Amino acid sequence: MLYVKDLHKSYMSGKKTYPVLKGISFSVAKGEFVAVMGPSGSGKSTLLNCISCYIPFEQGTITLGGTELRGLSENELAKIRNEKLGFVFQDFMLLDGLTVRENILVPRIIQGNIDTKAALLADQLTVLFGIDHIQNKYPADISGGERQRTAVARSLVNNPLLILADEPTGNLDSKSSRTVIESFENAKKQMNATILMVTHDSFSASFCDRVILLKDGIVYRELQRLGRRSAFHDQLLTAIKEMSGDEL
Ligand SMILES: Nc1ncnc2c1ncn2[C@@H]1O[C@H](COP(=O)(O)OP(=O)(O)OP(=O)(O)O)[C@@H](O)[C@H]1O
Repeated sequence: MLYVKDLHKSYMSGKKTYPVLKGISFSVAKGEFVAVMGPSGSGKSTLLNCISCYIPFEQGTITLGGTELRGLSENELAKIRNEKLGFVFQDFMLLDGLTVRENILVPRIIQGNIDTKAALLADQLTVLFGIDHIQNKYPADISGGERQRTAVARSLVNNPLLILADEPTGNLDSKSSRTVIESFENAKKQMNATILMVTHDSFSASFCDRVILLKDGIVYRELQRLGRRSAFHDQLLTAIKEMSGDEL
């Protein structure tokens, strides 16, 4: 569903070029929940921004649902962002003047496409994520976990091919983090949603099917969850420790 092949991305500072992504390749299958982890500066956000069509890259290919992103016009990229991708950010990015239900429907409002089907899906999403009782409240009057679950519902209301989540639990306590990660799990199980999540939190990552470890702009290792979450968490902690140890 998502194929990233030999991706290279550098930033310029004055006349100097700083390579950040140095040939990243991986894929994400339909219905997979995948985390990207790695030390600060390893290129996680840069990778997500390339897949989001927000920044250009010099070399390699990104193919989303059969469409290669390289070479598309700004209009075509904007269409992909609006119709094929769903976004969840660390700081929720909800509109304060809209209710929970209205926030969930924002992508449809942007498309000018609010029909009974969209309204029904919004209702189903509020039930699925346990926020139906607060759907008429405003973001200021609900908890952080409820805000992020609203954002997860919003990311799904267009039935996107892929949800990109950048540190979705970064501003939450562990209890709220768990409810947000469980909402991704529910989206995967109930709607066959495909999720790529950048996180620093190994506990959140342990709920995923697979974790991609980035280091210095390359894929250091990929770990597949085969059994219990707690065992996968231990496996992740060991791999992260080994990755840090390699630096010494
Ligand atoms: N717009 C930019 N211009 C120049 N350099 C940048 C830009 N954005 C990021 N960088 C640099 O690229 C490197 C990778 O940054 P990136 O934000 O992708 O890392 P990250 O793994 O997401 O880090 P963190 O975990 O701290 O968020 C860093 O050294 C950063 O300073």
